[in-house]
Amino acid sequence: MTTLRLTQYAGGGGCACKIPPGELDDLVAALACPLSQPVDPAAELLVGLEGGGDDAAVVRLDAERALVTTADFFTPVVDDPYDWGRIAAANALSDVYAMGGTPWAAVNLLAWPRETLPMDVAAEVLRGGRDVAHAAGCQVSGGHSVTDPEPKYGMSVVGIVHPDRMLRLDAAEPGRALTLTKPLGSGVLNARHKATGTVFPEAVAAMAALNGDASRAAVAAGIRAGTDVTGFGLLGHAYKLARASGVTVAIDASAVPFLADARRAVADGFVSGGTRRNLAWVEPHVDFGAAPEAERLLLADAQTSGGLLLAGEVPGHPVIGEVLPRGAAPVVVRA
Ligand SMILES: Nc1ncnc2c1ncn2[C@@H]1O[C@H](COP(=O)(O)OP(=O)(O)OP(=O)(O)O)[C@@H](O)[C@H]1O
Ligand SMILES: [Mg+2]
Repeated sequence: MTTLRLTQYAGGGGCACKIPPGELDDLVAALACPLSQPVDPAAELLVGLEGGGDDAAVVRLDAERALVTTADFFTPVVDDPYDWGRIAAANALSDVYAMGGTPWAAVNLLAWPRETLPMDVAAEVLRGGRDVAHAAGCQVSGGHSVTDPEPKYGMSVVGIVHPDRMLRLDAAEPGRALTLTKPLGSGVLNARHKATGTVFPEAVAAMAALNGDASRAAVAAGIRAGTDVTGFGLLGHAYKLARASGVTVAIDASAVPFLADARRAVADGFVSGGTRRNLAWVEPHVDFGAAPEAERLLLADAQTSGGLLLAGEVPGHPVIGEVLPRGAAPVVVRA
């Protein structure tokens, strides 16, 4: 089982296989339903697709509780099936945390090439997902499985959030510090892993880590705006936050934490197509100053199961910039 290279069964890997941000914007814009026109008056939509959507949809249950719903699945990001399962589950649960919510129950989403990959490898993937969901206090109550030439795994997750204590994309206020709760670089290290088989344990640990503690700390600190940094990279998600909130997000490049070996991976050319598409999409909205190409690519690197980007300070996590009134560019990178 350990000699199987799961990443070789997929074109892209992890969150780098997402549909590019500009194309996704266009796709979902047509679906958006104004919050003022609920499909059912009983189901008050607090967060939907308006303005390009948020990390998850939120529907009110009552004055103190709202339902958070999200789904995420992707191709193998690492060769080890148990680790892939853990990473995919942490990533799926993350969108509930990115709304300030608590995951409640999840169902598995599995696509498997049963002709070419043994089912006991799939069982390892699911075991990894279950273990991480249980660590989050979340039930895995079922799922859905289909055959597919490319393996894919993830979860649909339901969570609960207090309607007045959400972490929204459109609530960032000027004057707030900007915090990032996981180091960047998983995209370039995953690209190197896919190409060479080299395992980066620090990257695996970061991707499999839950964003639960950071989310609870942020909500407790009074923070009400944030998102998770995934396939569109730090710059892409910072731009979405700036766009939705009508602010400028300033990033101090020297304060941004990186996984060990990430800079070397970029220098050695391990950059995914997703990262290059991210940079091309976000470039017109970013004032890069004198930042060199390698720095731009690192800041746009397509993350898998990245950390939370929060408009406010969270003890124990680095401040990487600040929220400013909207200036000439929605995102500014400072040296
Ligand atoms: N096929 C789709 N139909 C309807 N809405 C979609 C579809 N795909 C994406 N969306 C919506 O588009 C918005 C952005 O999606 P995206 O997947 O980038 O967010 P995300 O779930 O936070 O990403 P990540 O899981 O990488 O953190 C979300 O509001 C999401 O619900
Ligand atoms: Mg998200």
